[in-house]
Amino acid sequence: MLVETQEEVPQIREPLRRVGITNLRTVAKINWKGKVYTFIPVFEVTIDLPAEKKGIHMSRLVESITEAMSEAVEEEVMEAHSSLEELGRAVIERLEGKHPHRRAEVWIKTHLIILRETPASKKTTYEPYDVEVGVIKNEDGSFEKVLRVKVIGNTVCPHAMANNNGKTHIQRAVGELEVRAGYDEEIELEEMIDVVESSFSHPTYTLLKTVDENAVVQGMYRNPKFVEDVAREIFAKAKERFNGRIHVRVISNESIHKHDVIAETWS
Ligand SMILES: Nc1nc2c(ncn2[C@@H]2O[C@H](COP(=O)(O)OP(=O)(O)OP(=O)(O)O)[C@@H](O)[C@H]2O)c(=O)[nH]1
Ligand SMILES: [Fe+2]
Repeated sequence: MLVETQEEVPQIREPLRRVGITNLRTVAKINWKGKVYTFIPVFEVTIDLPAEKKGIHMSRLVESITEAMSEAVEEEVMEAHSSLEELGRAVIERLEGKHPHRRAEVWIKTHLIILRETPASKKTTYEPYDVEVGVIKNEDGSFEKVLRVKVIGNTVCPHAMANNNGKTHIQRAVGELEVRAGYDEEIELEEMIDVVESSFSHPTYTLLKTVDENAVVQGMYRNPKFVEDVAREIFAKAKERFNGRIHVRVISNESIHKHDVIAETWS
């Protein structure tokens, strides 16, 4: 007979807001706009724990993930979840019947590989973006979601350019955009990526033939930006397009310092 230690009363009766599993890697299939993609996401799943319970039944959170996965793998894959947030919600719905809780969160971190064209030779290039989707079931039973994208672009410094006859320092920069909204809001990770990528001096590419490299260099010199300019542009575009709480953070890996510069804002 197994002892259910988790059901005992703990010495310190403190409720805990988030208890669960994190850094869990697995495989997921998503039917994204009619095409099935296989992801290797990292999951974090948490529930709240009342003061009078010693622990949660951890394995039930893992079962909720594996069963939500099998929904997609066993049945016709086209029935796979049509978005990461839908997969997150399916995990919470599985958890409903498995483990009592009042509040639950599922966070899915993965990479999106988007097919792009190089700027001049128009060759196909596969561009990686870090994305994270959080699905939160609140105590009142309402669902909200948090979508995050991280994009690598570049910045050309307008200040050095103005003071050195057009010569300047150039660096890679990382733009992060987070939108926090009601679960049913239509928000596409791809569109969030485009908002960030179009706000740098120029996008970066995995594949660049010489003609493409020339196009990137000329394009970015035409578009010098401070880290502040990039953050403002992402924020303005995101406020216009997405109905949710916006958080923007841009870090430029300065080529003239041993440190980086940052610009951040939120609604
Ligand atoms: N609450 C809690 N569980 C832990 C901790 N460390 C390990 N465990 C987990 O304890 C789990 C086993 O307990 P349960 O999940 O309740 O498994 P079970 O009782 O066989 O399954 P159920 O019948 O569904 O409760 C393992 O999956 C361990 O990962 C911890 O610090 N806190
Ligand atoms: Fe248990």
